[in-house]
Amino acid sequence: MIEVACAIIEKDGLVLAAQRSERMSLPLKWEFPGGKIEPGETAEECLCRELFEEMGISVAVKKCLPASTYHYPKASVTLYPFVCSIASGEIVLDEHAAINWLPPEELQNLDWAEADVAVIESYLATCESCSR
Ligand SMILES: Nc1nc2c([nH]c(=O)n2[C@H]2C[C@H](O)[C@@H](COP(=O)(O)OP(=O)(O)OP(=O)(O)O)O2)c(=O)[nH]1
Repeated sequence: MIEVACAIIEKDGLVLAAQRSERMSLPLKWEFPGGKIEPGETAEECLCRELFEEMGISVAVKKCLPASTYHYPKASVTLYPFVCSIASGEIVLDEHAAINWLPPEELQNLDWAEADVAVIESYLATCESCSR
């Protein structure tokens, strides 16, 4: 079981999606930036560390969404999603192939890592700026 903290970053009514690089597992799939929770670390501590390492930004957590587990053929991944804003820094891509800022209702048009599909549904069900 892999435990992963990930950030649903909102800015000006848009949401950040990040594309995994060809070198990563799940190549070129879209995801919410974040990474594996290390021993002794809380999900939120992990989130802050990963976002700084991967993108050079500090994030402020606005809301936690329910954890969501997906069983890939090789491993099960539990995502701990946090709705966030950028507190400081400008995004510099270190690991990802690309990023995209999208209105919430367009998130589902991307080719997401399968584990993220349920997280997006849960986000859309709660998000205040969504039209549905
Ligand atoms: N960060 C992140 N990982 C996700 C998401 N959805 C999803 O299935 N994952 C998976 C991909 C990876 O197997 C794992 C996260 O690990 P990671 O972000 O440290 O990825 P990684 O490239 O270091 O993983 P690996 O190649 O070393 O196995 O969770 C998501 O939205 N964000």
